[in-house]
Amino acid sequence: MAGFRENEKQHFPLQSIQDVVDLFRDQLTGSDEPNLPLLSIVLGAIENVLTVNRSLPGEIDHSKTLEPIFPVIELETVEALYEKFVTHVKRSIDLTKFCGEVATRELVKLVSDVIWSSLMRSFYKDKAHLQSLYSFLTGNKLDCFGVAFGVVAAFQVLGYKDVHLALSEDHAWVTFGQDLLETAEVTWHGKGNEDKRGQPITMGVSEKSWLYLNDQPVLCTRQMEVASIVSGINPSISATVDSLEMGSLQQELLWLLYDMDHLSRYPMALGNLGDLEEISPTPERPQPIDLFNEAIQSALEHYNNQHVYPYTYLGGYLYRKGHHKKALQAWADAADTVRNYNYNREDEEIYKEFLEIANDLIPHMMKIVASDNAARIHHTSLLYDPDCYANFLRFYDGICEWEEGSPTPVLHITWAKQLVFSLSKFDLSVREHIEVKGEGLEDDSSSEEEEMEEEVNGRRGEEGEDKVMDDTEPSSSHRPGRRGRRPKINIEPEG
Ligand SMILES: CC1(C)CN=C(N2CCN(c3ncnc4sc(C(F)(F)C(F)(F)F)cc34)CC2)S1
Repeated sequence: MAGFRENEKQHFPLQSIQDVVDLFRDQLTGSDEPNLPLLSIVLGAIENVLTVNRSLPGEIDHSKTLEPIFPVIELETVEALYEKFVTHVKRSIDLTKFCGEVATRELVKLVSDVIWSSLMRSFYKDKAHLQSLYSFLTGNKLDCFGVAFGVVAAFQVLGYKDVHLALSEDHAWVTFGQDLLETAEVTWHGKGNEDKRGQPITMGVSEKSWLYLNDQPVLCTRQMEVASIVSGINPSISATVDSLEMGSLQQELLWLLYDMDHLSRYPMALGNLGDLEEISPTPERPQPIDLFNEAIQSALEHYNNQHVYPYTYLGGYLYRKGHHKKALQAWADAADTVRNYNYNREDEEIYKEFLEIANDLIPHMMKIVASDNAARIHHTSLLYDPDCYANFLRFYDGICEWEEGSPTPVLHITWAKQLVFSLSKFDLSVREHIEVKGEGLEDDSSSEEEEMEEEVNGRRGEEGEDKVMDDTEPSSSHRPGRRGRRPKINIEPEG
């Protein structure tokens, strides 16, 4: 059984971050493809020592001795796991029935079944450190990303060059076939959703759905698949403690991939790197703000600006730094992106993101600026700034349009309460400086008003005079937004 190539073996044993970076650089340089199973096993083995089996009883408390505890990763360990993966894949797939150069849907489903059927019957799917082939080979556990990556790694072992990882902001699947035009589900998503493994991602499903990014997913090359496992490194030892060694390994590997231009079409990896640079800045490297803006530029240039996370990475960073006005602008830009989508039950992750921004971060920010008396007296705070008011309204307008036409409601009473709380903090003067322009509609707008009249009366009829929407669940009588065209509102400060 062909084990590792000579140029792979020479790096072992791995005893430092630099050794791992050298192995990855070697793997990413030259004409050969990077060995996906090898690299995933290496990262998983290191992560296991530095985060999972960290606090063994009786172990020296290295935080006291400040002595680094980078593990020694022996070639034998990694090679044995690699052979196990290769043997398992090759034994389970009889390729004589698949003679084509490229994969077929039947083969993709078969390989997905091989990974799937090897998983432990039941385990906590959301646990940390289940993303690597090390976890798969030593514990038969994988998270949903790990299954998709495992399928792609298995196809590399089988000699296929056309099967690649496709990534949205909360789901992963594969592309395959002659021009990478075929797609297939290979893993599950979320809780309580039947897996759709083997099925293509069709326009019917992916159109206006955030989970599939309106058909603008990140389509990985082999090098970007390496970037996805580096980005997927999880340095957390516990809810409050991170492994510094694991974090700096991730940071160094992301800079290696950045320098080799393998992150330019991967906004989330650029965002991850920005977060790591905020925690511990690397001298002579771009600032976090630059990386977040590169992620936004990447989404604008390559993904028709359909990605939301680049704006929430930036907004979160600006908020943490106290740049409240710019944070509001980034969040309004995020809402401008989500307005293209219809919210459905599998989009919970982005719902939670906007829920936290609207009902936690913005109200907290309003409290801080409202208590800043100096800024109040000099009218310099955002509460007097029409730009901020315009961005605030744009943020909420984006969320309202997101809800319109959606099968699942977004807003409920908490949203309304927090909106009123935040809105009331703005000074009355800001309203004199903004212009809410409705663009004319092609169809006869008077019917639009009549329809609006009906709708409002209709609702009142249904829910009683001005009844507050019920507190617990989004109101059941809530009907998806009007299907008719809506006035395009440009909210711009005057002048
Ligand atoms: C602004 C934020 C709330 C901060 N972290 C965010 N992350 C952390 C990193 N992250 C990611 N970072 C790199 N690559 C990927 S691929 C992926 C996924 F497609 F959803 C998968 F594979 F199903 F898990 C997720 C994800 C997901 C989004 S968004």
